[in-house]
Amino acid sequence: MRNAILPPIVSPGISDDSVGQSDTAHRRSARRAALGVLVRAFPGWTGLMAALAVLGGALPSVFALLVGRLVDLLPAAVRGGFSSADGRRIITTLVLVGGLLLAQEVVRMVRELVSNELYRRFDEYLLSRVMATTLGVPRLDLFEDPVLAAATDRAVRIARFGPGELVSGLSTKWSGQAQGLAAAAVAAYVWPVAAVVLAPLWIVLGHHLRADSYRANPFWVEPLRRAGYLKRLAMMPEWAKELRIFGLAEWLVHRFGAEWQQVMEELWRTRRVGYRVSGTLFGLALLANAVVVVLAARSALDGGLAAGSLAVLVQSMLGMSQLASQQGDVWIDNGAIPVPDVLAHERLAATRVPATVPTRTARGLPTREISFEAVHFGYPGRERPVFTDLDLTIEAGRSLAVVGLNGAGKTTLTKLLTGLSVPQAGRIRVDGADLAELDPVSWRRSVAAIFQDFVHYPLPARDNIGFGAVETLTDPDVTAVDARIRAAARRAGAEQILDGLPAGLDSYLSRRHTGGVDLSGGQWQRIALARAMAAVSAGARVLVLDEPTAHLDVRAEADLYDRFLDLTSGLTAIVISHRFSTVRRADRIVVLDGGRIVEDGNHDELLAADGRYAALFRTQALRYTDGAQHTNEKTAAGDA
Ligand SMILES: Nc1ncnc2c1ncn2[C@@H]1O[C@H](COP(=O)(O)OP(=O)(O)OP(=O)(O)O)[C@@H](O)[C@H]1O
Repeated sequence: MRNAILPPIVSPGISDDSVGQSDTAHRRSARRAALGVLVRAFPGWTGLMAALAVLGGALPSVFALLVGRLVDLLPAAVRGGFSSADGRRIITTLVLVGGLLLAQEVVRMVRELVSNELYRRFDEYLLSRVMATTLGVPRLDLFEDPVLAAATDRAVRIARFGPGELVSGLSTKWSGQAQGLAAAAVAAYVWPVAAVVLAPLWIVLGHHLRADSYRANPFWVEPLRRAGYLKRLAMMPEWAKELRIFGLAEWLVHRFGAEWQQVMEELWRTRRVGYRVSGTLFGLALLANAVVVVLAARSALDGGLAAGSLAVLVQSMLGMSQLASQQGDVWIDNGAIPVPDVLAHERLAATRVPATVPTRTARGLPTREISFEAVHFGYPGRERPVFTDLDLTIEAGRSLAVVGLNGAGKTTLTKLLTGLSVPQAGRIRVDGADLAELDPVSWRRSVAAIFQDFVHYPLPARDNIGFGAVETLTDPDVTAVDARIRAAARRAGAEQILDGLPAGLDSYLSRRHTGGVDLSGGQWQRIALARAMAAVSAGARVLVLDEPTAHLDVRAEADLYDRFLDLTSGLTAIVISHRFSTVRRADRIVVLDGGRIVEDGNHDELLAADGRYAALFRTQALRYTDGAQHTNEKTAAGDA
């Protein structure tokens, strides 16, 4: 029964014939594009697979011809015995039949080997292309620009369907088509009228069946997508807690059932419409086959057609039905449909490769300052810019805290500084050099950043920390690598976490691995800090900490304050935090509001100025004192 509170499920017009047609055109052009990519990337392998498919498809027709020959020779051989000339011909033909059966098996096996090999190669090739495109854009445009983000979403879909399916589909399809065409050729040779009547009928029927299956193919139907999402929701660990706490299990099962029922109804509705034409065509094809058989049999009885030719004709009629076969189509579509999206993604991504050629290395920078000069920046698709005219000079070797309400632009500021985003106007200079002219790789090495949404790599602890300076992980001196990682962990206060791991640095930080462990939010944050420290040990001179204490408990937070000077000493440190206990440690604090710096000074100066900073500080202090019944504002604000 349909749940009354469910909104009506709309399907995107799959019963509309025009949609079916444009879908067919879309698939056809996708197939062409995919085949083009396959042939350009693997001409030899594709050619070999095509040759084997054609050979495999043609052999049954040769078999039919040999059987026809046997039928023609048999009566005379029976009369003359096997030692007669006809008898010897029969033996030769039988040997040929045996050889043919063997050849058929060999061709089938080799074809499978070749198509499996090409499947894997093409899969790997195309997925690598998508990866290279996605990683090749040095900034975040691929995910932040709505047009590019949508194109990226569509392109990465290819990983779900497996582009290699195109290869399996083509191998099957080509072989079936070759079989049908070879059978038509043999039929045309034996009794031309049969080929002229039957082959076009099968081809037209095949065309209709394909169109029907496209219309009925529920792949793109919205309810199916929603049902798939609900299914994942029920099974993924990320959602397990909330589903149980809010008691959503029953709702989920019910909703899934309703969506699925909708999928099936749509499927049958489109099938009923489409199969009327195909059903008629199929009936016509059967009738035509029956008429051809009857006429051919009569001709054979009248002596117009040899018995062997009749046997060949009947077999080739069976073979011709392959012209209507749908085998391989679904695989071809699965592999081909995302290919145009991959190509479009590449074209779009190419427009985002920076126009300015970096002329200088950033190694050793900054020694004096990083300055934002009249910086204007807004996210694509967002009306209001985040910064309209931002001026800020960050002194090298000192710490700067950035304060502001949610959405003030603090994280955006760090993205601009790290080069992940680029200002639309104005400049960012590092020791006077335009950031756009600095080599991005060397600048990234100069900057260590831990963002709010830092990554929990489901990899060994060694990698989780070592990724801060990935080039050092390949050092053949494994003891030295581990010593560096432990030193970074010590600076970040993560050493105890490593000591508690079952396999030390080799322990996987993910429960999905056998023997792996998961960490608490605070422990993860320390590991992330250790990663930043690894980058610092490898030469990074700028440290960006976006909410470094957000997940830490009071003791861990206090511990981090004790380390703050050690963590930031000698570095240009930019700290973003809503916790004033962290912020007040910085040499300098700026308050961001409305896309500009509205206050600038150290903690005492800003309190004395009694402006926005002071108001925010007091609000937080008051909250702590009210809640914890503490009276001292200073203590409550985290001054340990
Ligand atoms: N990827 C994005 N695409 C579009 N808009 C974005 C994106 N990231 C941030 N914004 C918008 O830009 C503005 C600044 O966001 P930002 O994350 O820099 O603020 P913040 O000060 O770091 O906020 P918070 O304190 O909540 O972390 C906000 O209005 C936000 O909605």
